[in-house]
Amino acid sequence: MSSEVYDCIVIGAGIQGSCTAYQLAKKQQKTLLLEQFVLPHSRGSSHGQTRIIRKAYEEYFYIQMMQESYELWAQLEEEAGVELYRRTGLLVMGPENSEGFSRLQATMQSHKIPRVVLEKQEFSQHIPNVNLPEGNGALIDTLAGVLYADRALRAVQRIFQSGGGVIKDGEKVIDITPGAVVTVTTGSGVYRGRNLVITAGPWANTLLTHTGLQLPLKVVKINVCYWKEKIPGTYSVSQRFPCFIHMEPKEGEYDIYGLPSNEYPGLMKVCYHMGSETEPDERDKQTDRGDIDILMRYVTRCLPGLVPVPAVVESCMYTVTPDHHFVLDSHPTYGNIIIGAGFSGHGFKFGPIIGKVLSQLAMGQVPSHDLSPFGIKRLQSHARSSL
Ligand SMILES: Cc1cc2nc3c(=O)[nH]c(=O)nc-3n(C[C@H](O)[C@H](O)[C@H](O)COP(=O)(O)OP(=O)(O)OC[C@H]3O[C@@H](n4cnc5c(N)ncnc54)[C@H](O)[C@@H]3O)c2cc1C
Ligand SMILES: O=C(O)[C@@H]1CCCC=N1
Repeated sequence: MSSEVYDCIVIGAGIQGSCTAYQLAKKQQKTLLLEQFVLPHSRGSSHGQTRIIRKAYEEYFYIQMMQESYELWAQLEEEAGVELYRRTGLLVMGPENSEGFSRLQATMQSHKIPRVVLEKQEFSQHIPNVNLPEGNGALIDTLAGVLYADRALRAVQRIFQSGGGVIKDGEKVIDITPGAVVTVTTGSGVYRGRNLVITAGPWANTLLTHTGLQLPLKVVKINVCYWKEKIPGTYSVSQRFPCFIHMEPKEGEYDIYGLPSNEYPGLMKVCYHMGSETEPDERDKQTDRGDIDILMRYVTRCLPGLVPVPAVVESCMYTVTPDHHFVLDSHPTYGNIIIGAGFSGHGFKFGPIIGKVLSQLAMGQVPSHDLSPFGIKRLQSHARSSL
């Protein structure tokens, strides 16, 4: 064991751990970022070329965090000298009388989030090649767009390292011994830190076992589907086609979302916002295609310019909490262990602000955002938590 004691050790170099490590290094904290796989990898939740960024949320606390997150993404772009965000706008559709769509509209209106409400008669003129189902409304979050995810992850890690941070990849953490100085054992070394941040994505509970805590997290495999345009370019970013979210297009089903064709020319990404439960180490043993069936019916109905069979299917994972809100909190027993988990399939856009608040918690500072919606205590009543 080295005699070196880090100010902070961060476990997990996905977007949340990488952004946290970056923020810590920026504040002169001697920081070690540990990652089980050799970087870059496609085994967690942060890989892939694109993610949606938006302020269109039903809950004001997310909108507040996004106000700062947009600023931090812009700073990061500047520091990295690469484009990370492309504004496309986000089309939000949903049953007019549904609770979710009504709440989203009301929140955006009362907080004056830049948006355009599309009336039915003008919908197809603004958004050609999309069939808006009867009884559905539509609006555009005008500042929303695409984040270049892989590029962003690489950029944050690079800046962290150039600011003195240390990344050790290909080092799986196999043990954690809590204490005033936390000891972290990997397959090839033993490290010590005054603080520890666990941002292990789908493996959060595996690591938390070593601290006597289990959270009610469900890990699901997402089939990331790309669909061929019948006429290339119909839904492309260069034709100014927006990202979209269709809230609960069928009662009892989850949202469907899409991004304009861009990363794979001629192919548009359209996904179902839920998947089937999986073990993170055996992701590809999960072969359920129920979500793809739902998507095929949706594409046939609403996106007539796409061939209704996916041309490419990639894999990713969500780590879902019962209320779909994040976990951003200190460990209930060990105050110097900080947890960022359960990003429930919508955490990427918040990466920079999550990095900031987790770094504040790790440094014993008062976080600059109200983290009460993200506390561990709220999960106490759920069967899978052992608190
Ligand atoms: C298909 C898909 C589409 C999405 N779309 C959007 C979107 O449009 N907009 C949006 O904002 N969000 C979106 N998300 C969600 C977002 O990507 C995730 O919330 C985010 O990437 C989670 O990051 P993370 O750092 O928590 O997890 P991860 O990226 O999984 O990182 C955790 C890391 O911890 C490492 N690790 C685990 N255990 C150990 C160990 N024992 N030792 C060392 N390292 C370990 C893992 O290998 C991994 O690299 C999407 C997610 C998916 C899957
Ligand atoms: O977070 C996002 O914006 C996307 C789209 C909606 C569902 C999940 N991820």
